[in-house]
Amino acid sequence: MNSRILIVEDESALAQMLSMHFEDEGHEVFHASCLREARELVPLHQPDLILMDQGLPDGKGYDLLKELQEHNTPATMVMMTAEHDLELAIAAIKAGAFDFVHKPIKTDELNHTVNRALEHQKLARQVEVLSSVSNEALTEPRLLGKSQAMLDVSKEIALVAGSNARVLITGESGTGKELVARAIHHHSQCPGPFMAINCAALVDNLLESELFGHERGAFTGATDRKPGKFELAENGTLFLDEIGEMALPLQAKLLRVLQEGTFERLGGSQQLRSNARVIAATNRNLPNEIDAGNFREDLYYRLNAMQIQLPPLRERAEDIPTLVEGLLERICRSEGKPNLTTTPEAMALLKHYHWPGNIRELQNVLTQAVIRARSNFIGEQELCISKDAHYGVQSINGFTHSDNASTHSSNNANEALSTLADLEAKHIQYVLDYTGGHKGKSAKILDISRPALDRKIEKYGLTVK
Ligand SMILES: Nc1ncnc2c1ncn2[C@@H]1O[C@H](COP(=O)(O)OP(=O)(O)OP(=O)(O)O)[C@@H](O)[C@H]1O
Repeated sequence: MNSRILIVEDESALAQMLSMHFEDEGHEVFHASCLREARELVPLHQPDLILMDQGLPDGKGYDLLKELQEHNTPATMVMMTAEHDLELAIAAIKAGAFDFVHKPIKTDELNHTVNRALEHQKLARQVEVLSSVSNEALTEPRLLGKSQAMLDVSKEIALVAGSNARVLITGESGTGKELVARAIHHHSQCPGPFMAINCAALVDNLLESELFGHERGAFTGATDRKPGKFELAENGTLFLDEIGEMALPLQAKLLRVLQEGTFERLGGSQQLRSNARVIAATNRNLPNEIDAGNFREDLYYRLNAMQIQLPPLRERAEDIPTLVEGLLERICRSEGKPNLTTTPEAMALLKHYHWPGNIRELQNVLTQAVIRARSNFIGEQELCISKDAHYGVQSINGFTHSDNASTHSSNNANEALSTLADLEAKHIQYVLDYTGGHKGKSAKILDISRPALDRKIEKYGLTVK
């Protein structure tokens, strides 16, 4: 694969010879004849490799090396040093140079060093991508279910995995939209990574920077250049969860990438291209959001080339035994416990509960049950479903809640006379439990911002499952 190489050399004959040599090798070559030019060209062309002379008209190559290292410039650097200057060669390696080549330059030595440096660069890039892929992606959970609805979903996954079309996955929170997106990516066998981003979890400008990346100094605190998910998901899949929460200005920017395949990093002017396949998900009714002026119609049609709709768990109760079995196996393994099974009474309870938080809620209930269990069986008493929740809300955002108790009708005088702060803490904890610890969803229900929710969680010492 050809790379971008920057040669920082003031001797024009040598610079020309090196440029021709690397161009012949199929690389893209840029040339700077002094430090000032190099400082301009690095952010502009983002070279993979910088081949740098020491003595330049406006300073030392070694100083630029240190400067670029301090700013975490991702390029690999090779110094060109005079044969006798071993001290400098050692100092350069200590300061982060990959290697050095002695002048006068011998082609064999140069090729050997540059090829190793480029290989190193490629590996460093792969590590960067892998470290941004969550652990969950590496231990991919399997999609479980035997109902006709899930068989239909499996067929649709197989169908869309074979194409490169964009997919919109719809369904209530916790129905497995991200898992389906991962399954599409897995079966599509595209060589790049799967990158996920939750559009509800970040404030607008942070989301923009996560998606498109930013240049150093693009905003306060942007001390380094950072690639965005569109770059990191090269040849792979970018999963945009909760797309319905994206602000309109950002929707316009997203539309441009989907239409033209190009974007710029925040604070940058260089046009970058993205070939990442976009899969989006939402638990909102996007046509209604379009009518309400909250979502761009053109973006909806761009995202919705294919649609997969996930049914809520309560509409496929026949999947519950399979899910319970599979999830218990996974949870017991991760908790280091022997395989547990449910009693028939516990299974009946699980089958009849209406699961407003869908499979995420089922998973949370089973995890708690596994932790509580003192035998090889999980009974009704281990199942902490809201039947016995003490803080009651009849309906949250249209979901009906089965709990009949209410704080204000409580017989417990202390509870009825609790402080506003106590009530606030309890209510936030209740909403966090209700959403299965989903902070974006909780903040929405509570009608507060995500940072405000974080502050309150810390203030009251609340638990996020
Ligand atoms: N069919 C399934 N089989 C096994 N596990 C599942 C299934 N569906 C969902 N899960 C598990 O339930 C949890 C929630 O799933 P996921 O995050 O994919 O839901 P979601 O619809 O994307 O939720 P949200 O809208 O809140 O982001 C995950 O841990 C996932 O592994």
